[in-house]
Amino acid sequence: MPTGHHPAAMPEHGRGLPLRVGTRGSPLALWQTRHFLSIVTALCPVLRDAQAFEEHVIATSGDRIQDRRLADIGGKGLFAKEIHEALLDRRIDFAVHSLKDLETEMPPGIVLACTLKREDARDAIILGPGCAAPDPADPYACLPAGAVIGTASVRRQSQILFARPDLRCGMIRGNVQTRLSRVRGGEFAASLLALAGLKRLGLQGEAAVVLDAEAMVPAAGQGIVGITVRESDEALRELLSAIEDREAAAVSRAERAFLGALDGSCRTPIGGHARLLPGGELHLTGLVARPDGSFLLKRALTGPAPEAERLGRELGRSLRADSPADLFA
Ligand SMILES: NCc1[nH]cc(CCC(=O)O)c1CC(=O)O
Repeated sequence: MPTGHHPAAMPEHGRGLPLRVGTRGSPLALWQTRHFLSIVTALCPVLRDAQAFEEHVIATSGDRIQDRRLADIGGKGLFAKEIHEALLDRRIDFAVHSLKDLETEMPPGIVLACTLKREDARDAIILGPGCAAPDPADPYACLPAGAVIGTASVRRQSQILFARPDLRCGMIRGNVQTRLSRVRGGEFAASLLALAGLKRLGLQGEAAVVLDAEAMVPAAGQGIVGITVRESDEALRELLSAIEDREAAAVSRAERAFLGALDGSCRTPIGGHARLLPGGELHLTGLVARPDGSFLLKRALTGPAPEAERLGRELGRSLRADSPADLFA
């Protein structure tokens, strides 16, 4: 991460403080916003003033509608729509997102200005009272036969049902704490959550089993925070480019190009996960499946990191070509 003072990255003269930062109101979103602000102020000490930033909590459609699958209420971008509107209306100056909740195409006038260092991208299993102790040799052995797993994610559902066709999945939404309490209460035998969210909230101890990215391919952008800004705001774009994490930028470009090339709906289970190899090459794993786990196609590609987007598009096209057409209808 860059340190020190970057005069060129200062907000343009005459803009005036505070800078208004838009965020959702969940504990995880607020944590991510404060984390982002701590990175900005480390780079730009003049912004360390308590009055330099103003947090604007914005409720999104995704927050308001808790009783249905996102896929059934319009899918992509539901956690960002109202935040994009606030940016375009100049009610905020930039916004903090979980990258995996951000659609791959930004609306006109908005850019994804930077991505922050990735937290662990893997998914974890949260066990309820009726489960056996975790078995290091088999991540799903702790789940009793026929158990109902709480998840609203078709990506997690398809992969767990592919591995364990005896299980069933039930709808669970709400923020991380709500989901944990529903599993603790025995409403579901277990649930699957992003380890990144648990870690950031200090709840890592709840992760009974961590699934490696090959066994459960994470969502594109999982564990990465992305910052959006108005395209015309050169000064803020410059400031934000100075805090960009290069590795997160490369892997998220690959994962998001992959997702964009597939052009699936929220009903299509899609996983995309990239990492940089020790030699500097980029390794991208992609997955497409049916929600019930009756079809699952997983493929990987390795290539030069500067060609992250091309690799993503190539893998997306290749998986699409070999999947049943109705998955993308
Ligand atoms: N869709 C909700 C959401 N968006 C980002 C995270 C976790 C943090 C991250 O992946 O960056 C979560 C919760 C979850 O999937 O468990």
